[in-house]
Amino acid sequence: MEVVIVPDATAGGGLIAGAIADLLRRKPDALLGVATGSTPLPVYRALAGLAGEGRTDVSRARICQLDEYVGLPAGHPESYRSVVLREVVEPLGLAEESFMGPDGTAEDIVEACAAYERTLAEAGGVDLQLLGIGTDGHIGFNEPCSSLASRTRIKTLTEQTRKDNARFFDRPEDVPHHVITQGIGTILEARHLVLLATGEAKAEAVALAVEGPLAAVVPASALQMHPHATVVVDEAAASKLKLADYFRATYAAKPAWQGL
Ligand SMILES: N[C@@H]1[C@@H](O)[C@H](O)[C@@H](COP(=O)(O)O)O[C@@H]1O
Repeated sequence: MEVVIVPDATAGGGLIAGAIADLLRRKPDALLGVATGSTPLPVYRALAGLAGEGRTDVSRARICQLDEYVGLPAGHPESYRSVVLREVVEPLGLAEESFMGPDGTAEDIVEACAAYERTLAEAGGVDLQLLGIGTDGHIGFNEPCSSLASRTRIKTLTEQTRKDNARFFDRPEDVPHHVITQGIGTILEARHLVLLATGEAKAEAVALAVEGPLAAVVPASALQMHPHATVVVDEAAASKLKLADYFRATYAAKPAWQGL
């Protein structure tokens, strides 16, 4: 696992957008797994900026969703489908056909989960999966004690996650209890995992994920199992890392050709 400490969220967004642009140069139709929440927004802004300046060609990129609320009506502005279309697909000028996600409105949720696994496999797998981290260490919506081998399935949110996400809804009680999420086993199949965490509120979860033992109680610690995982953190999110100086020195000495 590589840990890169950046001064702030904007720098993190720029760094990751640059890595996505590098990937698209090598593989123009790469499948990019995107995350929701506030943290990845600087990545999407920076990538749209690079595309707007003609510094990267995103026209053949494909986008896929990590997770989704269950039971929100189709087209609800806070369904993750709506969020990804609004924050990623439209700003990049992509067509809705280049986007794939699980169906949180399906009557048969079990089949919707299996169908999404098939969709990802038929698309050739995820090339780069962007991840955020919950304050409880979740990735996607894999809450603590999710199986490290889990596949796409329905999960129940913790009260902490519902509270954290209440800011997106009119009333706290509107936050759904159930979600569909790529499993940890599914996420680990992406060829490159890039987790971005910013702000003091994520410092504890980041320290446990990066330096704690591999444990289902900290789902993000599963990144320790991945051969190509990059954790990008700002100074505040890095503040509880014991090995911060080592991570800084390693990145400072990294040959530029290696990229992320
Ligand atoms: N399912 C999403 C996660 O993918 C995201 O990482 C997390 C953190 O969100 P934020 O970046 O807003 O803190 O929120 C939600 O729970």
